[in-house]
Amino acid sequence: MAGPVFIALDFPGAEPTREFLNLFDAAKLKPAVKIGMELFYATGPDFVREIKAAGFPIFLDLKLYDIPNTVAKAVESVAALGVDYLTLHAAGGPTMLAAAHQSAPASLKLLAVTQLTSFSETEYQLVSQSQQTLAQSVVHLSQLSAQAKVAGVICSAWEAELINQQLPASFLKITPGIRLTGDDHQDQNRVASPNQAHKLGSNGIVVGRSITQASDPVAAYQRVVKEWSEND
Ligand SMILES: O=C(O)c1cc(=O)[nH]c(=O)n1[C@@H]1O[C@H](COP(=O)(O)O)[C@@H](O)[C@H]1O
Repeated sequence: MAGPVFIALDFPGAEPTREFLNLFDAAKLKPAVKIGMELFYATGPDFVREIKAAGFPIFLDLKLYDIPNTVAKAVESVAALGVDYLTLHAAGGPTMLAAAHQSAPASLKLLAVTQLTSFSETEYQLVSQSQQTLAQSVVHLSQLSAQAKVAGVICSAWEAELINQQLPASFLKITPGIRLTGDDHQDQNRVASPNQAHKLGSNGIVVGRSITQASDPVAAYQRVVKEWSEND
């Protein structure tokens, strides 16, 4: 069954976010939402509580990356907000991932970012100077994340199938870089449509600008959900 469609609330502050979410209230919809760095740094924890109290499932995308003790304590602080998902970087390593897992209550799913969907193979090689391909790195980081018992990873849809060959399908593969047919890729490189992501084995998708910048965001969201779930 198709998992959640998270709308990335990449807005500069509380007011445009409330206006956007009011459109969904008017349509009696409570989509899962992602609060990332732009909105969180502008509004802070109280706004996360406000959105949570309004009934939206929340994915807090803070991409934690620090020493294990600091990340473990940050996870405790985030857990107190009652959010449902939280990101951290898989590159923080097994000790950091395990420390985060130990601090997280069962209600908080940790998602480890593997290689950003904005990365191309060329840019990945420039940064890593690795013998591995980008896809191999994503699979490797997914294996480390699974060993540390985090709930899943953030990857592009194009790696989801490879991860499923190595790990149980229940290990979450949440995929940004989603574009509806005809939309610009903008700064994303490894993009897929909602339908492709589903066929490739993603357990959930993250969609920002294809919905937030659409002339009718509710209709765009409904189109994404339809494409994402039509092979169920
Ligand atoms: O962790 C993320 O959510 C994330 C990881 C990644 O590899 N790529 C990626 O695009 N994202 C986020 O997913 C959203 C994608 O937004 P759009 O490109 O506008 O759909 C943004 O909020 C990004 O911060």
